[in-house]
Amino acid sequence: MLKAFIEPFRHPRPELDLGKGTDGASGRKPKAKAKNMSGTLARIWSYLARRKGKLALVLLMVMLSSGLSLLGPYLLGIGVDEFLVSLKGPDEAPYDSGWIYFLIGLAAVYILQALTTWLHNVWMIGIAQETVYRMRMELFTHLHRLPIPFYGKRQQGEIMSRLTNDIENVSSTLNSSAIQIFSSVLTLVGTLTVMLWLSPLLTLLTFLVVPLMVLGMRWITRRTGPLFKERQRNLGDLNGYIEETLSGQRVIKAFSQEERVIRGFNERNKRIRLSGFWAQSISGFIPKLMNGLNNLSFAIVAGIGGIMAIKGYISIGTIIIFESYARQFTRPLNDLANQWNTLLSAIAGAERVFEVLDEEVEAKDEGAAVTLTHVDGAVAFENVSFSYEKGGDTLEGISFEAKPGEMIALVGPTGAGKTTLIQLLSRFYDPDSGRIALDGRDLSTIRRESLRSQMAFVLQDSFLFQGTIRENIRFGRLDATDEEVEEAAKLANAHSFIMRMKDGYDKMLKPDGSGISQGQKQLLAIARAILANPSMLVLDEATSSIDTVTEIKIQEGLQRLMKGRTSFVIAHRLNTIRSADRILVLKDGRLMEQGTHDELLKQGGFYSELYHSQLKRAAM
Ligand SMILES: Nc1ncnc2c1ncn2[C@@H]1O[C@H](COP(=O)(O)OP(=O)(O)OP(=O)(O)O)[C@@H](O)[C@H]1O
Repeated sequence: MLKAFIEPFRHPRPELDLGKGTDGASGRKPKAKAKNMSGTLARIWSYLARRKGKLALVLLMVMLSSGLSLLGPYLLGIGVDEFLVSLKGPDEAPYDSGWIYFLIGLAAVYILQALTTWLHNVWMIGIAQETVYRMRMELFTHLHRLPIPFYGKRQQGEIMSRLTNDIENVSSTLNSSAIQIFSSVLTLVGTLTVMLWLSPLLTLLTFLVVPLMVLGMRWITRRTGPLFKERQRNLGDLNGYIEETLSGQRVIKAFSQEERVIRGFNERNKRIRLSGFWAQSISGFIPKLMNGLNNLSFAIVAGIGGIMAIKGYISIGTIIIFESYARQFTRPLNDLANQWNTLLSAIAGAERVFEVLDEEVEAKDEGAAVTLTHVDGAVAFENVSFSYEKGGDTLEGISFEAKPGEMIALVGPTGAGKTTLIQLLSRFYDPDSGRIALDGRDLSTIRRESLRSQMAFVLQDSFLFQGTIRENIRFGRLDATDEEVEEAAKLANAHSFIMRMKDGYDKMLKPDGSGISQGQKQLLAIARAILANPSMLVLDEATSSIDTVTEIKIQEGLQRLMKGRTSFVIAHRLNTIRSADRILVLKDGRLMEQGTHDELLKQGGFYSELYHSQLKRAAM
C-alpha cells in the first residue's frame, strides 16, 4: 500500500544505484526484488534485536526530532499571531520580555531538533556497523565451512559480490534508510494531524496538488524506471567485463587481443552512456515539477488562506504554519520514495547473503567418526563410482590397492578422472557407490579434518600467500620453529635459492605468487609438505617446462619427501614414473590397466601406446 503511494515520488538517484543490488562482479541481471521479504526482515531484525536498548534510544530520538520538526513551525505561527499581528502600528516594537523568551524558546527547539537528529544518526550508524560486522564475519566463516562442490557451482566473482556489494548495501541502508523511513512516516502523520486540527479546509487546499504530483511523478517514473533498470543491467555487464578482462590480462596479451577487448569495453560503455543520458535527462524534470506544484500549493494556501484570515476564520499565524508544513510535507514524501527503493534493494541484498548462510556446510562427520593419530597409509578403492552431476559417469567401478609407503602413479588423457580420484581420496566429494578405505577403515568413518591433516599436496600451481617465504613454508605446520622451516627447505632443495635472494627467508611474496619462478614455487611447496610431515602425499607433476637443473632438484626433493609415505603422483611425463610401485591407467573415468611400468609395457595395451607415442614425440 505504502509503496503504491510513494513510488511515484521516487527520484531516481544515480549515485544510489551504482553497484548496489547488482551483481556487479558477475555482470548478471540485478536482483532488486526480495523473494521472501517478511522472512528476510525478520532475520535482519534478529541481528538488530541484539542491541534492543540502543535501538529503543534511537527510536526515542527519532520521535523527539520528528516532534520538534513539527513544533518549530507551529511555534513560529503562534509567535507571529502573538507578537506581530497584535502590533498596533509600525512604531510599536515587540521588545517586551515575552518576545525575547519566545525567540530563545524557538532557538532551543531548533537546536534540540538538530541534537536529537545527530544522536539518532550516530547511534544508528553504530548499530548498523555492528550488525554488518557480525554478518560479514558469519558469512566469511561460513564460506570457509562450505564444501568444495559449492564453489564448483558458483562463480568466484559472484560469491565475492555477496561478501562486499550486498553486505555494503545492507550496511548503508541500516545506516540511514531504515531510520529515515521511520522518521518520514512520523513526520508525515504528525504534519497531517496538526494541519487537520488547525483547519480541515486549508489542509484540503494544501493537498489539492498532491494528486497532480502523483500523476506527474508516475508519468515520469514509468518512463525512467525501465531506463534506470537498463542502465543498472549495463553497469553490471560492464563490471563483469572489467573483472574478466583484468584477471585474464596475461591471456589477452599473449594472444594480442587488447584491441578486441577495448572494442568490447567501448560497446558496453556506449550502452551505459545512452541509457544514462535518457534516464537522467527525463528524471531531471522531477525536481522542477515538484517545485512548480509546491509553489502552486503555496499560492493557493496564501490566496484562500488570506481571504479566510481577513474573514476571521483563521489567523495569519495559521497560514504561516500551513506554508511551512506544506513545504515540509514533500520532503519526507520524497525521502520515503527514495529510501523505500534503497530498502528494497538492501533486503534483496540481505537475502542473497542469507542464501549463502543457509547453504549446508560440509556434511558433519558422523557421530562415531574417529580422529586419526597414526596412519600407515594403506589405501583401497573398492568398486568406486562417482559423478559430479546426476546420471554422469566421471569415475566408474574403480578398484585398486596401495600398500603403505607405495608410490602410485595416475596416468591418462586429459579429463580421464585423475584429479577427481584425488578429490575423493581427500573427501572433498564422497563416492556415489563403492568404498574407499584407509588402513582398512572406511573414509566416511574418519573425521575429514583428521584425514586431510594426514595428507599434503604439492600441486602444479602451488598456492602461495602474500607473506614472507618463511610464512609460506610454515603454512605446512604453524608451530614449526625457524630452524625446522630451514631444515625442510634444505631437504626440499629450496634453501640455496632462498639464500640467494636479498631478504632470504624474509622475502615478501606477492599475492598472486608472481615474482618467483614456477620451479621455485614448486620447491617451496615441497618444503611446505616436508614440514607438514604427512603420511600420504598427492603430487601433481608440473607440465610446464622447467630447466634441467631445477627439475633434478625438484625430483630429489620429491624423492626425499615421498620416502616412507604413500604417494599419489598425477603424472604427465611417463618417464618420471618408471619407478612407481603401481601405475593406474585411467581413460574416460574407467581404470583401463594397472601394474608396474614393465608389466604394463609387456601387456602392450593403452599405457604402452601412450608411452611409445611420448617417446616418439621426445625423439622428434
Ligand atoms: N567440478 C566439476 N563439475 C563438473 N564436472 C567436472 C568438475 N571437475 C571436473 N569435471 C569433469 O570430470 C571429468 C574428469 O575431470 P578431472 O579433472 O578428474 O580429469 P583429469 O584426468 O584430472 O584431467 P587433467 O589431466 O586435464 O587435469 C572431466 O570430464 C571434467 O570435465
